[in-house]
Amino acid sequence: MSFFKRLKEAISTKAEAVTNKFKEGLAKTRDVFVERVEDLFSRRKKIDEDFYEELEEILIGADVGVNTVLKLIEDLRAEVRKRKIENPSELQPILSEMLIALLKGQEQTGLRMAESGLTVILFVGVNGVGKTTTIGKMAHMLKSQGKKVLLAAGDTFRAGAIEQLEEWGRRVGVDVIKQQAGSDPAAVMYDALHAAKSRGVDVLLCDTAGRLQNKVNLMEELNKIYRVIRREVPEAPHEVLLVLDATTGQNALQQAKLFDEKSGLSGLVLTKLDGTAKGGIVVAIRQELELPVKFVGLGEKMDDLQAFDSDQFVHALFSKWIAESEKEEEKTGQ
Ligand SMILES: Nc1nc2c(ncn2[C@@H]2O[C@H](COP(=O)(O)OP(=O)(O)OP(=O)(O)O)[C@@H](O)[C@H]2O)c(=O)[nH]1
Repeated sequence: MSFFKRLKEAISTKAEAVTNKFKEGLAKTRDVFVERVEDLFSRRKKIDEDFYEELEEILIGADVGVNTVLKLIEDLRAEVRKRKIENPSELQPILSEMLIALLKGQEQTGLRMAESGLTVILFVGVNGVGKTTTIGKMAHMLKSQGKKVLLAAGDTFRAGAIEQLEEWGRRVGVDVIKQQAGSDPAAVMYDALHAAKSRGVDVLLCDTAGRLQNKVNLMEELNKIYRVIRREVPEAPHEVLLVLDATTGQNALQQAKLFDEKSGLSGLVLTKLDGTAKGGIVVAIRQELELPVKFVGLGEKMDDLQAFDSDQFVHALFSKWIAESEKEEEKTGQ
């Protein structure tokens, strides 16, 4: 079975609403990146050095990351030689399959939940990346799965952060545990953990301040928060998710690298994928960091946070190629 047929079958088993979300959320990347690739494939009649050079430039322009692009082009060259491919359009399924291969392995990870009792999830990331919005969306997601959710307003540093979280709490219908602005985030966590236990909460989602510019302070603050959490729930936090803004491209990668293993990150959330034409950043992150992208933000609405799925991602980008190849197969009776 051809790669596109397999991908289409895999997608047909998934919720249509999710497939549509990925398609809508990746419209910008599709319009710029995929159209440029299409233009290249139809304009160039043969696969020569100029062709590879232009493809390399397009991939780098989509933030796929230089090292990954070089490797991808090398693999593509080998495939072209092996299969004796002459026509660029024959590369459509090959390139799509290579991109999926680069992304695979990170989507089955889901959220790590406590086997019983309270699950604690911590969100870290610099100001403005979409942390509060992500917490609100995740609260909505978990609530709609029947979970009892509580939020902890641990960003006591940024003006307005507590109010913003409260606004999301109201919107989603979930309580927020807070203290005054400027108070000790570890004290907020302590209150929140006690409230969560006494109210029989399933998942506690904790906001933190995004003072990445001062790494030492940030680590001290995080370690203090971890100590408080572990005293109350020994196996917690179950997840420490770093929130990154996809529109900042390679900067997002740099931010992630500032957190070393000691910060205990368990996964990434990549927000605002809908706001960038450079969705290739997902590939770069997957290749350059050890951490899985667990969720992606595909819009500003409550249900626009989706578990990352590499099949959905590549399908959303290349659905036109899939439809074309289907027509072609019908014509040739394959
Ligand atoms: N288009 C789009 N916008 C998003 C997404 N996620 C967040 N935003 C927007 O990004 C902006 C910043 O989000 P916030 O949640 O305020 O950012 P934050 O990280 O909480 O900021 P701090 O509290 O300072 O750390 C808001 O206008 C959000 O609506 C997304 O997936 N897509």
